[in-house]
Amino acid sequence: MTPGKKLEGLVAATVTPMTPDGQINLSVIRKYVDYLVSEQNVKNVFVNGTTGEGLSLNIQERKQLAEEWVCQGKEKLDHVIIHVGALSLPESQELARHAAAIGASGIAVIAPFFFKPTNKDELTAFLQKVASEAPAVPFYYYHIPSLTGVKIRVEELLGGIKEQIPTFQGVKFSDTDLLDLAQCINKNEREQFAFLYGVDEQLLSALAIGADGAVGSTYNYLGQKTNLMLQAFAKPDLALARKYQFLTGEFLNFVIKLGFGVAQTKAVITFVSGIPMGPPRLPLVDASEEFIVKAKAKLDSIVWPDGD
Ligand SMILES: CC(=O)N[C@H](C=O)[C@@H](O)[C@H](O)[C@H](O)CO
Ligand SMILES: CC(=O)C(=O)O
Repeated sequence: MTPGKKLEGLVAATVTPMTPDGQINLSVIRKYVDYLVSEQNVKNVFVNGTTGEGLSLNIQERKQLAEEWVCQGKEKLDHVIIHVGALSLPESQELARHAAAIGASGIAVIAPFFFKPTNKDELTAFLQKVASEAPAVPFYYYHIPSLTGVKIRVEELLGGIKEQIPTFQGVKFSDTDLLDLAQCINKNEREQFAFLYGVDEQLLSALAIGADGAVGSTYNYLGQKTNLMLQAFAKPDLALARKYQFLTGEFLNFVIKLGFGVAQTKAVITFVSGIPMGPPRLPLVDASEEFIVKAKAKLDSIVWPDGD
């Protein structure tokens, strides 16, 4: 891993590989790392988040996964970010201490979502209590209001955040409110925070407004194509960048209509990578055979600008 390097570019939100009987399957993580680096050109991972079913795992499993990713990623990945959010503050603190002890390159926390913080101060207090357990580890707030129901605007949260949380380093912004994102970027230029966008379907719009990169589930299998979109955007060749966004969007639009979530993401990564990611954990249920056949046919049918 590369300490101190600003988080930018693509970050794969990893799935948690499971055996057919529902145990976490650490044995394929080494292959998973190699696949991301060599096939997708993705060198950052976000572990135990939404896509990783982090909130459906127990503390022991979360620690084992974090350790395996840090260990396997040591020579090969730039950043291994561990999501340590939990409903219980002491559990979240324990995971933060653990992530620090094993040498994770960053930690991230979602807002607690059963008893919810109702304003910026309550949310900041919770985040601060977790972040301070890992005082040398970059801290990221994970904003995903569609799942947490916590709609406190990030622009508001960031006001004065560095004084409360000295390790604060950025936001994983998984929301479609680009006005909020734009104001965050506009107001925090000096702070050098990293803004990573989390709605893969519309990453290009977020890049236009100044996002530094993206964290998402689709970079597990569309990472290489999305990297070409980032390159086109940087050039800039907007027509080409749009073409990539339209095509990744065409796939996502198709699967979203069929019903698309973590179970389906596991199935897609399995057929693209050849690494068995296994079933999801209840309450999620496995993707249907019909979904897999249709999704694969759709992905195979796309003609990319690079001729692939
Ligand atoms: C709700 C959710 O899981 N969002 C992911 C990350 O934030 C995204 O990567 C989506 O999976 C992706 O944009 C496809 O809809
Ligand atoms: C999608 C995402 O970033 C997560 O799985 O947490």
